[in-house]
Amino acid sequence: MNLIDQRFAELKQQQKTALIPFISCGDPTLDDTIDIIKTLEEAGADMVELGVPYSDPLADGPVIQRASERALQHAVTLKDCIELGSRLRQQGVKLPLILFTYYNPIYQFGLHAFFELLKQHDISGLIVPDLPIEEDQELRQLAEHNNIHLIPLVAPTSNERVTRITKQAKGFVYCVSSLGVTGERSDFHAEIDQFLNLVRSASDVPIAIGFGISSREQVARFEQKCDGVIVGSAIVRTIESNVPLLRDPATKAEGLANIHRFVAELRG
Ligand SMILES: O=P(O)(O)OC[C@@H](O)[C@@H](O)c1c[nH]c2ccccc12
Repeated sequence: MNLIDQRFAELKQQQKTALIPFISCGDPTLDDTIDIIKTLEEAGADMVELGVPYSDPLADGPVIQRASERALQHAVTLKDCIELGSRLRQQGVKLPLILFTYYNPIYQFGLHAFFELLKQHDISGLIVPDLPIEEDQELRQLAEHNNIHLIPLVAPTSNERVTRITKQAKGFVYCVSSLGVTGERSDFHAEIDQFLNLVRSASDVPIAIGFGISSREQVARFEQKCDGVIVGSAIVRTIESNVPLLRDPATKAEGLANIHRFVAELRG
């Protein structure tokens, strides 16, 4: 069984919603990423999106772009990000791991080699935000063949495509709360609740919401309606403000404790 399904099944029994942080791998260094993910797990995260830093990230807001830039200063590669999987397992991290990458790095790497590596390093899920359903057949087939869940994104503007996208979903459906780029915000799409109802009725797998969620109140609002809540920029910004502490061995523990506090608060 795929670890993502297993975790959602456990959470359902406990009547809990998954908290799914997104982080940029290698921000500020790959070693820090390992310590940060251990911290996320301890603070109550249920799975994690491993963002692959990319130089041309169309849908990323400023916070995630800056994180990518910090990581790319020491040339973090797609391979480094995937290999984090085994390094995390060696450290005892049990969280299901979801790789988040734009399509071009996968294409450059070669699809078959890419899936081999994902399997080798215990990655359970994959999100490719710039690959539309009309063009994802090859990737989808390889993912299914390797028991890696290709998690689709649906937006309030997907309209008649919602059913088609949702029907094919594996792992969970990623519902985008609002339009534009990632980043914290105070308002969501006006018809967000109707949209979530629509996805819920069309979906056989859990549904999760992300984009702009940054506070305990917002997480709580969506816990009522969704099986998972994704938080990216708010956590990445917390990491950013602790970079000076993380960089100094004497204060690293304090930086990690600050990240722990924020994530535990989101978990509630
Ligand atoms: O940062 P936010 O607003 O919390 O949104 C989630 C998010 O960071 C992550 O899932 C993500 C990062 N880049 C993206 C691009 C498209 C869709 C989603 C994403």
